[in-house]
Amino acid sequence: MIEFEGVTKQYEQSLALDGLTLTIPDNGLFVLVGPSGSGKTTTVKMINRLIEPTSGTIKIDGQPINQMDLQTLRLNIGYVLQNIALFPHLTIEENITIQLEVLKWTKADRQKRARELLEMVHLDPDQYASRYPSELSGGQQQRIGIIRALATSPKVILMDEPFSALDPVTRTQLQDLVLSLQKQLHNTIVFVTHDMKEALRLGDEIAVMRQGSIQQVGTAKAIFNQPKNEFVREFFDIERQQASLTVQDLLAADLGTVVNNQPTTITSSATLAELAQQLVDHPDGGVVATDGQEQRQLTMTDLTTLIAKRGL
Ligand SMILES: Nc1ncnc2c1ncn2[C@@H]1O[C@H](COP(=O)(O)OP(=O)(O)OP(=O)(O)O)[C@@H](O)[C@H]1O
Repeated sequence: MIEFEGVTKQYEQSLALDGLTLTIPDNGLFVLVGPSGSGKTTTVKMINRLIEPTSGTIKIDGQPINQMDLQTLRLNIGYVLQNIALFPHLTIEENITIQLEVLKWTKADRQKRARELLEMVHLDPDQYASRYPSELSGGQQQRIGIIRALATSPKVILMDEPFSALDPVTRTQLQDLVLSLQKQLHNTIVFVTHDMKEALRLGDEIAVMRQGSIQQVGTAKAIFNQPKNEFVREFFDIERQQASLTVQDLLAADLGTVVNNQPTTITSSATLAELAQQLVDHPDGGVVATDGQEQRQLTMTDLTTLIAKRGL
């Protein structure tokens, strides 16, 4: 069990955490979700002491972590980041087993463990163990990032926006993988995301954060059905957020193909529902919008890309 008791983090300019009190139970997937700057990364980095609190206490299994040996603490906590940061000059096997080398495992044992871990994420060891990171796709590299964090069988794994740079299909596959690994290994995963759909899909329990404090903690069902306040209700109101997007959002995201001298057929203030209707009416792709500077031809793929990008 990980406990935050009245934890505050004051930076020179901003209060990142404001008296955070939170209990993360063992054996489950605990999601921290909230908008940018709400304090999610600060919270998660305090668990492995990459950031120290200004005040308050953090305990693991009842023991304050600032009294633990730092190396032991970190060896017991896996850490997966958005930018996996695999070492480019080391093979996949060497990347996976780097901590085991620190722990003085023999080469044979390290090789055996690397094979086991690669199989766990459905990558054939004979094919992948000796490759270099640049010879893997983004999704495969992130699988390596995950098993590198699992190598020492830590009880706690921290995952900070691990999939936000991946395309929607790969992202879903890796979410499934994390769910099945957690069920298999019975560890505690603390998962940070700003994407409410990812939070609802993964979290056994979800903590919603805003401006350095917790707004609500509960199961996906409880948060979705009984939001504690207006902020939580709006944050999870996917339909309304989709409805508030316009063609201008699509143009601002640089979607569509630049065209010249074509009649503009949709205004930039049109909703995505209006755009979808026009796309259906003009299957030849004749929907053109302008932001006042350049013209862009829009397709259904542009529309779905925007929705996926916003995590809606
Ligand atoms: N090293 C730092 N120095 C000063 N302020 C910081 C520092 N790190 C974070 N902050 C501030 O603390 C607040 C919380 O940041 P944090 O990175 O924890 O938020 P977050 O919810 O993880 O955001 P994001 O989803 O954008 O990563 C923000 O206002 C941020 O600007």
